[in-house]
Amino acid sequence: MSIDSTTFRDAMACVGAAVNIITTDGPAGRAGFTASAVCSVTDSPPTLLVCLNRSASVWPVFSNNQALCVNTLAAGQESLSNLFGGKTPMDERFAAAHWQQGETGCPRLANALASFDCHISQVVSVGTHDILFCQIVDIVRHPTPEGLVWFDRRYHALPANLPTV
Ligand SMILES: NC(=O)c1ccc[n+]([C@@H]2O[C@H](COP(=O)([O-])OP(=O)(O)OC[C@H]3O[C@@H](n4cnc5c(N)ncnc54)[C@H](O)[C@@H]3O)[C@@H](O)[C@H]2O)c1
Ligand SMILES: Cc1cc2c(cc1C)N(C[C@H](O)[C@H](O)[C@H](O)COP(=O)(O)O)c1[nH]c(=O)[nH]c(=O)c1N2
Repeated sequence: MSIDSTTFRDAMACVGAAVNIITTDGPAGRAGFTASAVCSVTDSPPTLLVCLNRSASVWPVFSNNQALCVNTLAAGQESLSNLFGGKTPMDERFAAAHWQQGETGCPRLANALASFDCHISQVVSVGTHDILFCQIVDIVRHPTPEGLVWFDRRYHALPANLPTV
C-alpha cells in the first residue's frame, strides 16, 4: 500500500510534539529554525535527534558547524516559533529574543524550558531529511508554568508539573 503525502501529514498532525528552536554558530555562521521532529535517543551517552529538511536555507550552516543547541519552548513563545519557522531573515529571528552562548558556542535561548547544547555525532539521510544525532554536552533548564505543544496544526499550552530546577 502506498501512502500519499497528504494522508501521511494528516495522520502526523495528530501526533503532538514539543516545539523547539534549533540554533547553531560556528565557522559557517549563525542560524536557527523551528523543529517539532526532535526525539530522545539514548541516555548513555546522552543523545537526541533532530530531523532537518535538506532544502531548508539553514541546512548548509548546520551541516558545516557540526554543533547545535535544542531550545525547547514554553507557552508564550509561539511568536518566536513562527519567526524561526518562516522565511524571516536570520538577523530578525535572533533579534526577537535574548541569547546566551552555550558550551559549544551555539546560541542558548535565555528563557527556554530546557536547552540542550550538543555536538552533532552522526548524520543519516532519509528521503528529504537529514537525521542529526546529537551528543549532549550541557543542559540548562528554567522553571515555567506551561509547556508548549504542536498538535492539530496549532499550538497548545500544557500545564507543567516539572521537578524543581
Ligand atoms: N518534520 C518536518 O519537517 C516538519 C514538521 C512540522 C512542520 N513542518 C513545516 O511546517 C509546515 C506546517 O506544518 P503543519 O503541521 O501546520 O501542517 P502539515 O500538514 O504540513 O504537517 C502536518 C504534520 O506532518 C509532518 N510533516 C509536515 N511536513 C513534513 C515533512 N516535510 N517531512 C516530514 N514530516 C512532515 C509534521 O509532523 C507536521 O506536524 C509544514 O508544511 C512544514 O513545512 C515540518
Ligand atoms: C511548528 C513547526 C515545526 C517545524 C517546522 C516549522 C514549524 C512552524 N519546520 C519548518 C522549519 O522551521 C522552516 O522550514 C525553517 O524556516 C527553516 O527553513 P528556512 O531556513 O526558512 O529555509 C521544520 N523543519 C524541519 O526541517 N524539521 C522540523 O522538525 C520542523 N518542524
